[in-house]
Amino acid sequence: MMQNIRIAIQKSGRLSEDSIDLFKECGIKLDMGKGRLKSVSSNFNAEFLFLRDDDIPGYVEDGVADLGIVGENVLVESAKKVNLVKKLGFSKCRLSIAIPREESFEGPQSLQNKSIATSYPKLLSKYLKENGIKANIHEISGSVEIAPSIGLADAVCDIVSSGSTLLSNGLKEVQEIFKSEAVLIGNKNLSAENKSILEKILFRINAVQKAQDNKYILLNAPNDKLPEIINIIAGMKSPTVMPLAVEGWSSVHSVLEEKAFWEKIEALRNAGAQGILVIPIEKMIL
Ligand SMILES: Nc1ncnc2c1ncn2[C@@H]1O[C@H](COP(=O)(O)OP(=O)(O)OP(=O)(O)O)[C@@H](O)[C@H]1O
Ligand SMILES: O=P(O)(O)OC[C@H]1O[C@H](OP(=O)(O)OP(=O)(O)O)[C@H](O)[C@@H]1O
Ligand SMILES: [Mg+2]
Repeated sequence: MMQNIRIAIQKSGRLSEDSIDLFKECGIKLDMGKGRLKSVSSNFNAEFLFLRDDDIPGYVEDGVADLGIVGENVLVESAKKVNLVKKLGFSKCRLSIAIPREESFEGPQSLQNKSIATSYPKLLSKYLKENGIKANIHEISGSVEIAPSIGLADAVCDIVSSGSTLLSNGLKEVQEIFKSEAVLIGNKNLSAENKSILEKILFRINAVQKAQDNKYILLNAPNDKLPEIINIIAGMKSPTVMPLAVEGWSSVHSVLEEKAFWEKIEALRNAGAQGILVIPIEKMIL
């Protein structure tokens, strides 16, 4: 019998839902019963551990878990020796320095001899060192944004996404020091068996991510406009072209990358395409 690969994901927080959804989209079932901290998949050689995110890099380094999902910020701050297997594209955020709204900032030197509250002392001291700044780092584990208003620190260094937490605490973002997203990490000494399970997982993640980055497109075009239209939407190999029941017209099917989407739609309309349908793709295997 094949062993199960052990995958650590965040129990509850900003990474949890997207981590669970990712495995579900990969067709890997995981039951998350209330209060359960471990779950064995019923259709894949995997066992899930639900943990605090800060503990995940350490567990993966020690081999208690084979794989894990964490924010890059937590991974780098932890300084644990694990492999960064794949960036996952969700939980995107940045680690930034923020100061009280009414104060001015003239670059890193404005932080000289100031006290800065953060949960990320390693990332912050690296930034300060690179900029030749001496500051007093005040480490706290949460609710960092409150620090200046209660006189605990002059500035903060914390996670920012929409910026609304800073805004509601009278702070402004003045310097981004690190960009982060969720990453899949792996133990450095995976067994051959676990390596082959990881390959299967990566194959599925790639198919899911590719599908999310692309759309299926169908359109009608007059035959004399086909060369121009085909040129705009090359697709995976080349578009499928089928005659319509009405003389002189064809139906063109292809795959479009999400990031160039609207430009291509405009170009297609200008080239004479009509009845354009755009459909999400569930999985995409190249
Ligand atoms: N506002 C946000 N938007 C997007 N991603 C975020 C945001 N806040 C945090 N993250 C990312 O999600 C990760 C987990 O954030 P969360 O706030 O759930 O952590 P936590 O409170 O430390 O959780 P835990 O209880 O597991 O220790 C962060 O390390 C960061 O990578
Ligand atoms: O820029 P924003 O969109 O406001 O997001 C930033 C906030 O999100 C995170 O906290 P979270 O809400 O996850 O709560 P936590 O402090 O309990 O982890 C982070 O620690 C910031 O406080
Ligand atoms: Mg945490």
